[in-house]
Amino acid sequence: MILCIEQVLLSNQLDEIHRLLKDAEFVEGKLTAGRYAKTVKDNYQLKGDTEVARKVRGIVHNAIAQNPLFKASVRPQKIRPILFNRYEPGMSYGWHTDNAIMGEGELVRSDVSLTLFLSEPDTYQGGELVIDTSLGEKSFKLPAGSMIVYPSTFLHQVTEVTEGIRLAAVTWVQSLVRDVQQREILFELDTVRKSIFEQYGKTVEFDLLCKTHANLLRQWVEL
Ligand SMILES: O=C(O)CCC(=O)C(=O)O
Ligand SMILES: [Fe+2]
Repeated sequence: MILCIEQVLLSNQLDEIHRLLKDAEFVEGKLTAGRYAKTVKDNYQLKGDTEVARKVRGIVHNAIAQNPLFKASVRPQKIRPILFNRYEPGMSYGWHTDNAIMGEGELVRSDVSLTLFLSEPDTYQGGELVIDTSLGEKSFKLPAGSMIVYPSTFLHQVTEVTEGIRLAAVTWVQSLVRDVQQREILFELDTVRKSIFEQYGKTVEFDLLCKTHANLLRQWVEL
């Protein structure tokens, strides 16, 4: 299940983030890549241990964590600290898979990867996120403030930026439900029951759907 979620950040939050990132210190992106991904990762990453970094991480983390569509589709258990990528002309991130296990102290299994686009698509050339899905390669370049959420199991790349600057926030999530198909079933049941409730109220059918949803969640959840 690949999901594009619009307007995760509002324009005033985007303005604030761009203001904070304008003079912030960026370091080599290779510092946070796995052994093999390092060889194809060519971008900059916001230096993590500064006041500015903590502030922008907070804004983006809260916006993602509170997004209703993200919560319903991903069922987040742990969210890794947000990273901020900057690609300048000539930079790209070649084909790679994200590490399965992340973190030092508290380990996180990456079930879901996400990119929250921070630059408007017409301000840079190239810089598409390309995902090698079971239906072939799919390319994504979303409006600033929109986010793509995809299973971490896919190979993916960011194509070379040839003009302008591509800023994006990325992170990884361990889900309460490890299996992507189970997550999709729960998400769709939840969507249907919400719509039934809105149209018909708390009917017998709605109660049965709630029961099925809760019982499947009980079977599949990992705490
Ligand atoms: O910048 C992006 O859209 C994705 C970056 C990426 O794949 C990664 O940081 O692992
Ligand atoms: Fe990646």
